[in-house]
Amino acid sequence: MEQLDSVCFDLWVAGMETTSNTLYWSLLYVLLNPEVCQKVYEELDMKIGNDRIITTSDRPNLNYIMATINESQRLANLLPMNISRTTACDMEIGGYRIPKDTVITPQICTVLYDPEIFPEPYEFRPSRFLDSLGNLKKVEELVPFSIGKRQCLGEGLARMELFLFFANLFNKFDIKLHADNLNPSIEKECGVTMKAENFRVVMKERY
Ligand code: HEM
Repeated sequence: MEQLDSVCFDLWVAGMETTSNTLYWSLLYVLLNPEVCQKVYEELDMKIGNDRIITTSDRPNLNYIMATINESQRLANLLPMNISRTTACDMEIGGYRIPKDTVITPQICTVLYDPEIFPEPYEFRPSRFLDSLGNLKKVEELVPFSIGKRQCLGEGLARMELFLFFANLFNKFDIKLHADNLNPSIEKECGVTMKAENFRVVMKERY
């Protein structure tokens, strides 16, 4: 019972703040980029066209939205300091000798913000995840969930949640920044995950 309790707690902690903060960032980035916002609504109008609930079966038809979520995850860089590891034996990587028992903290942002992979990395540009026909590109370097044996256990769930919340939120509501904060900050508050500062929005039902 104690173990079950710990597992539930771990999943709650690892899965709640991460997903909700990413959603918050995606909303902020989209609202600060009106041309992206317009394309999100255009895709919804063209591919959905009413206020029905969007489900995972709509995912293959909503490439621009998927690209926008990918770009939000890339730019938000939610867990800049990944979980630390210890080397199990002496090793050499890229000419550097690393002794056994060295604590290593991989930084995901070195990949997510690499200008050779993602040109102008600090720009919010969902189109970098689309090919010339508007199909979603598989970009291996998009690694917000890390990689390897201990990569995020909740990736599938998180990706599903992000898609469902994002797509349904924008489909149901016309969302705008509130007049009180037309230019909200994109500064990051550093905690376990990177948090956006609070901002207000106005939401109107679309249908
Ligand atoms: C946008 C949402 C999320 C992001 C960006 C994220 C990211 C990460 C990252 C970077 C790691 C560390 C991987 C490593 O050590 O190399 C991790 C681990 C983990 N995540 Fe997530 N995560 C998210 C959502 C979730 C959800 C929804 C759950 C479960 C309900 C979850 C459960 C876990 C668990 C259990 C681990 C530890 C895995 C292990 O050590 O074997 N995460 N996550």
